[in-house]
Amino acid sequence: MGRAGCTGLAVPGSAAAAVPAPVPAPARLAVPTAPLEPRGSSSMTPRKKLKGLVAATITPMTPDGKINLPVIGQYVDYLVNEQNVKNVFVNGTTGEGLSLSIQERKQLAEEWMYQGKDKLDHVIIHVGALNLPECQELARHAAAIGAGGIAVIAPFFFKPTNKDELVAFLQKVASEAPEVPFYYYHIPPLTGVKIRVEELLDGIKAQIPTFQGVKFSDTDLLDLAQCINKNKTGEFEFLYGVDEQLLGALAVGANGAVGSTYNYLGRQTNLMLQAFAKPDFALAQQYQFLTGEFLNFVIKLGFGVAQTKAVMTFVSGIPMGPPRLPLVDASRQK
Ligand SMILES: CC(=O)N[C@@H]([C@@H](O)[C@H](O)[C@H](O)CO)[C@@H](O)CC(=O)C(=O)O
Repeated sequence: MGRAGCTGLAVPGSAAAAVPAPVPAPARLAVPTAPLEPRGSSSMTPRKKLKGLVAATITPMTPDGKINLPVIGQYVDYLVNEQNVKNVFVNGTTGEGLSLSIQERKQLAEEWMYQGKDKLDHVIIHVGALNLPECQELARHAAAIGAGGIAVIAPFFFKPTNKDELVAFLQKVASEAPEVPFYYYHIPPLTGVKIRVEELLDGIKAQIPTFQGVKFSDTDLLDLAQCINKNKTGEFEFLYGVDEQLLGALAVGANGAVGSTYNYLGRQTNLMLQAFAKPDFALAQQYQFLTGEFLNFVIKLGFGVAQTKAVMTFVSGIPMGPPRLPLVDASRQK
């Protein structure tokens, strides 16, 4: 699939009240004549193992609530150059993936792939939805544009009640993208699906040959530790998703992390990863405490995706715009 599927959307207007004036969107880059290379093409370099930080990307929106594709090039450069973060997780929680239309999700996926080409190491596209056909359509699309991985959340209206039901659902999605590494996106605080991941791992490769790992957004470090203990050969990746306690997850063996704060605290969190690897645990703790102090402060004020958009606009100068209802613009809250 080429870039032809993307429509050029409006250049952003003014950012919301309490944030600085937006940086103008860069001039639209030329549409390439050749399509993006599909996975498995002969010129592909071998997959680098995914480790370190992954930014859970924000979906930039215009003041009138449309997705704002023209700022994504600038966003990629900001992550790479200012935050030293070269992996992204697109259309997840922070990206309001479940609040976007299928068409918007495809446009965003295409734009991240296009702008990230030769700059980002891994682009993982979240393709989860409440119904199987939409997940499958998004999985096929992600495969066609050459995504480095796909991830799927558990459906959370009609929920799987046990491991077999969950794996059956995931398998039907993964099989639509048979060459793309597959991640289960475990986020029980939002889905209410609390099936333990260590249980899910049993026999998973037989059912999902592309199974690559888990984006683990839960505070249950016992479950995470048991997963890692089971993963003796190191074939799977465990990416932790509760930024304020990443150090605990590293201690039990997490390979890396996916989170919202790596958009603007990536550089600092990378220093924590370096201190941990050295190892200088006292220094690593100091970095974790700093993130904790910040998050503890903002969580008390009510922290979520809307606030992440406002903070990122403020820190990066890139206009992230308002969130989509039912979330409300944090920069306008009294
Ligand atoms: C519930 C939630 O939004 N969790 C965030 C965290 O990064 C979270 O913002 C951070 O730990 C602050 O609490 C991520 O796990 C979400 C994420 O990675 C995503 O956007 O897909």
